[in-house]
Formats: sequence, structure tokens, C-alpha cells
Amino acid sequence: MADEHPTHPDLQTLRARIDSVDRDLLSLLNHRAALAQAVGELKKKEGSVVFRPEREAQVIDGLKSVNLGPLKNENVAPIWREIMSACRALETPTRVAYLGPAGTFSELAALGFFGSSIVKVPCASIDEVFRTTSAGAADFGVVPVENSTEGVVARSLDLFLTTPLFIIGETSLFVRHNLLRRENTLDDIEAVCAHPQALAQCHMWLSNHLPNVERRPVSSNAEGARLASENPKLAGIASERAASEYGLHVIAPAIQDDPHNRTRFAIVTHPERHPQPQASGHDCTSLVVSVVNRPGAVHDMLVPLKQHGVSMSRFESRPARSGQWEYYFYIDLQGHPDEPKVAAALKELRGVCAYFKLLGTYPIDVH
Ligand SMILES: O=C(O)C(=O)C[C@]1(C(=O)O)C=C[C@@H](O)C=C1
Repeated sequence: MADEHPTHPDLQTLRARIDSVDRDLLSLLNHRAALAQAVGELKKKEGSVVFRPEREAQVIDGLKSVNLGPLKNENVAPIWREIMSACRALETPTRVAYLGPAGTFSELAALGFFGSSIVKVPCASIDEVFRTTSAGAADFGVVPVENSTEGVVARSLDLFLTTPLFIIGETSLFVRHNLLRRENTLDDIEAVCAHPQALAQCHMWLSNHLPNVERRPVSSNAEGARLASENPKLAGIASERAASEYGLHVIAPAIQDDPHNRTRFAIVTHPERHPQPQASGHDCTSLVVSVVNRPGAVHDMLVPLKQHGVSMSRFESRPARSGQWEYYFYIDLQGHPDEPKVAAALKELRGVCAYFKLLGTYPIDVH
């Protein structure tokens, strides 16, 4: 039918226009993909790596700064992550290790950061993510480092000390925990199986609603969901994605004690296979240091940062397990070592520390 009201086009007309825009978009996306392929050829000749987190961050930042809407800026990042993921996959496959099985928050974090055009390498533990990435069976690993309710993920921080891997990116995820079960009832539950972090993040809800039910720690939330799918007496705590993956009912949604519960993940890789990302303009540098156990030592350690005007966004301590009340300090600085003030602060800091290890430098999470 003809468009009788040109200023108020009907559904059919609007859909026809959307179809036409989609075809233009597809043609432009293919043009973009061909350019990425050409970049891939260049990189192959130069022997350089394909994944450039700083470039991807700049692409997204640049688009957000010129976006006139009505598309929201918060939707620009995930759309372009997917586009770049598909373009990257045309250059080379990206193998990503994370704490599996399917349906974990680590898997969601991996997909959020790299997009869905990746080769998934699910691992049984955080240790295995580090081992798999160190051994080269995965190009990158995704590990949880910090939760807004529960604090640091100690195992990941400890492994940063003892493995050669370094951080090339970060991503954070809103973590919504759900109670999952085969039976659609809270009655007759023998145990709630989940990762210790998830059990802790739902401590209040479990105490109020299932005070006498055993809390059984397992290697991952998805493993808890898998166990619940095999035994009707068990419940799991996991994502909605895990519920559909394992055919379970969400018998209580959003049971985490903190409604704003977030987990931060680090993206790690082997320095021999991937260079440190170049400066993107909005970068973070992570390091771990220790100082001798004497009065004022921690204060002295922070002086170079203050003197060179370098901001610190995170300061975390972990016992060094020497039995001497010694600590490792995990520090996040704002900036990139290519910036003179950051380079100067790091040089002085290295001089006053008994132990100093650069854990990585990477673009700040853009969302
Ligand atoms: O610019 C590059 O280096 C590319 O390879 C292209 C591209 C992209 O699709 O924009 C893809 C992968 C890289 O991680 C960064 C960007």
C-alpha cells in the first residue's frame, strides 16, 4: 500500500526502511571486515600480534564521543566489541581460557571482553586458567580478581606472583545470583552447591531462607548447577544462563546480599606471546611490591607516587606467608609507563621496594 501519511509512515514502510538500512549496514560491515583482513595480512608480514586492546578501546571511546543518539552510549561498546570480535576472528582465532564449565560468570566476562567470536577454553579451576595460558594452550586467560561484596579473589592475586603471566585488560560484570533447582520449590533441599565466593555473597539470604541447609562449596557455580541438574535434592547458585544451560528452574532470583554486586576480572597473557599494550590515553598499571618490615616503610613507598602526581586507584595487601608479618601490596596506578611521570614514579618505587613486579598495563575498562 502507498504511504498515505508521509510524516507518519506505517509499520510496513518503516520496516522496509529498516531492511534497506540493514543491507547498507551489512555492506559497510563487510567493507570494515575486509579492511581488518588487510590489517591482518600486514601484521602477519610484520610478525606482530592481532589483538590490540588499546586500539579497540580507542575505537569505542572515539565512537562514544561522536555519538549523537538516539542509540545510547552504553550500547555502543557492546555492539562494537562484537563487530571487532568478528573482524579479529577473520585475522586469527582468539583462544580464551576461563573458569568453566559453560554458564559461569567468568564465561560471561570473557564474552563481554572479547565478543562472541572466540574459541572457548573452559578450565576446571583458576589455577588451570593460569596453567593453560602459560603453556600456550590459550592465548588469553580471564580470571576474577575482586568482588564488590567479598573483596579480593586471593587465589588469583597469589598466582600473579608465581606465574609469568601479565595483565593486558580488565572487565567488570554485574553479578546476579539465582537459586536454581530441578524442583520448583524451596522444600527438601539437602545442600546448596556453589563456588565459595557465591555462597559468601548470598550469606544473608541463605541464613534467612534456608538456615538449616548445608552450604557445599564446589569448584564453580556452573559445576553446582550441573550437580543440581543430576540430583533433585541439590540446589545451585548461578546465572540465568546456567539455569537454561542445565535445564533448571530459577526458584529465587537475585539472592545476592548486595544488589549492586560486581566482580572485576583481569585478562592475562604470556609476555613472550603478547607485547604490553601501548598507551590508549586512559590506562591503568598494576604492580605488586613489598617493603622491608620497618616503621614508615609503607609511607616511604607511596612518596614517589605523590611526588610525581600519579594517582592510585587500588591498594590491597596480602600476607607474604613468611611468618614475619610481611605483606605484598597490590597497587593500581592511573597512567601508562610510557608517560614520563609514571615512568619516573615507577623507577623510584622500584628503588625503595624489597620486591617489585609489574603485573601489566592496560586500557581502563570502557563501557
Ligand atoms: O586495528 C587493528 O590492529 C585491527 O586488527 C583491527 C581491529 C578492528 O576490528 O578494529 C581488530 C582487532 C584488533 O584488536 C584491533 C582492531
